[in-house]
Amino acid sequence: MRLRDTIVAIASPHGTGAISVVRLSGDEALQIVNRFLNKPISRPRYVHHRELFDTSGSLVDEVLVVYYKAPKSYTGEDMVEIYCHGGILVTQKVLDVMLAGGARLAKNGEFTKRAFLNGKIDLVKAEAVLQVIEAKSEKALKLALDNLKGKLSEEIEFFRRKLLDILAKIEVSIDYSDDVIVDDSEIRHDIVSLLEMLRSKIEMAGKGLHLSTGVTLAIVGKPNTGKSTLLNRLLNEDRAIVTDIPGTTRDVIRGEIKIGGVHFVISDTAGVRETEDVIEKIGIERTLREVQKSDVVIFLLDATTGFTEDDQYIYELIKETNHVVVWNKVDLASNVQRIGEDDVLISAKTGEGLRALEQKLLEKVRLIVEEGELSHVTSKRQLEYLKRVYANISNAYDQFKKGYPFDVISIDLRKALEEFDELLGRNYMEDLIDTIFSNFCVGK
Ligand SMILES: Nc1nc2c(c(=O)[nH]1)N(C=O)[C@@H](CNc1ccc(C(=O)N[C@@H](CCC(=O)O)C(=O)O)cc1)CN2
Ligand SMILES: Nc1nc2c(ncn2[C@@H]2O[C@H](COP(=O)(O)OP(=O)(O)OP(=O)(O)O)[C@@H](O)[C@H]2O)c(=O)[nH]1
Ligand SMILES: [K+]
Ligand SMILES: [Mg+2]
Repeated sequence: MRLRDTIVAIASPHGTGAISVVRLSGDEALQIVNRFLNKPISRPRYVHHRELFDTSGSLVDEVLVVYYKAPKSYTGEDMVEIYCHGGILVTQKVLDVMLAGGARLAKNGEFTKRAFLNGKIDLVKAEAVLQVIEAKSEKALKLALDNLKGKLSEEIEFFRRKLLDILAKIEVSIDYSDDVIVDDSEIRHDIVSLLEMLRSKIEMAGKGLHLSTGVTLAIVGKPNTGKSTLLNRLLNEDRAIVTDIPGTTRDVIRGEIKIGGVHFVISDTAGVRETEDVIEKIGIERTLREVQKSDVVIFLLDATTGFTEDDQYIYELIKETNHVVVWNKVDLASNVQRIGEDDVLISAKTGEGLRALEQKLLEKVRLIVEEGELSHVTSKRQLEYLKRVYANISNAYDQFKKGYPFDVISIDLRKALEEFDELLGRNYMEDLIDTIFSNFCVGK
């Protein structure tokens, strides 16, 4: 067994609570903790009631302590968890005692990294741990928990198996080309069907990512239509500056809310119009970029002005996007020229029509959300690897169609196999692993 230093961290949220958890992992975890208890513990997976003292023998706290004996622990190493009272000072003292006893402060995600390095979880599951913690909607949480149980890992394993079968058939025909007659049409069929499965996975995956990150919504319109007022109304908060001066908002302003269980990331943008103002111009460029990035766009019109030339200009820019046409300020006027059949009428000021708008938004993102649920791809990294796998197999298939020899074709298929392994973290590179785990909080 490898001897690694013993790490320690506060595993519970920082701040005052009823109980805090301080945990240690490593060969010396038990020995370090026992030094400071009124009576040492040794029985694994048992809750011990103890007193904990500091290096000078003063009582720090009355605690509960659990020992997890390697390899039956979260990290696969010897671990100890200390449950102390949840005060900031008490918790910090417990941590300090462990540091004084020889443990080292854990880095972000180091416990989970060790679980991965010790083969307790694969990389996709490690990502799922982070996503369980960060889940902002019921659906994102469910996906993350599914993946923690191995849902996506199993699917990847299934695709990988199919690829292995194809490679095996090809290798056999390379090695025993004199004795074995390979059925080209069978290999062709296998490759095509694998490519098809991967393609549909990748297509859905693009949508699945929105579940983890939230659905993005941009509010755009000419100056003074009430975009910032609407943002504030949706967030129920005074986030953006509202004035009656056109061109008030210059930068993109974001806020997050949940509508009907769906997590939205909303951006209020600079009003779009022809302008010579340099700063405003930059703001408008940012608006347009925001439109490109968004899953759904609110095109906000002003019922006091009607549909103007500026509106026409903006409409040309957004009409191909997934958008909702919204007429604002209906409390003041009803100069509404419906553009489509489902224009929504609201007053951001009084709140009239807001429920209908929320329903319309949910309708517009339903596909994204539903298909996303099916995919279980929850990170850009996972999607990136699936795309690379697809590209390699697709190359191999092109060569196959051109009648290249099998030993050439197998090169790209092997590359795809390696991509699968990296996706699961089998062939991991140190840098990649560090990037993934550094997103965790200390103690995880
Ligand atoms: N107190 C506490 N609660 C926690 C955790 C923890 O580390 N400590 N977890 C941490 O994130 C999560 C639970 N995940 C865990 C996963 C595996 C093992 C574990 O001991 N696995 C052993 C034994 C399996 C068994 O016998 O059931 C193993 O895999 O060998 C513990 C917690 C959430 N709640
Ligand atoms: N009566 C009424 N006034 C509104 C409504 N919505 C916004 N306003 C007013 O319209 C003016 C402009 O509102 P903003 O929210 O700043 O408009 P904006 O689209 O963000 O403007 P820019 O950032 O300058 O592009 C303010 O005086 C608001 O109080 C509404 O529904 N009814
Ligand atoms: K304004
Ligand atoms: Mg504004």
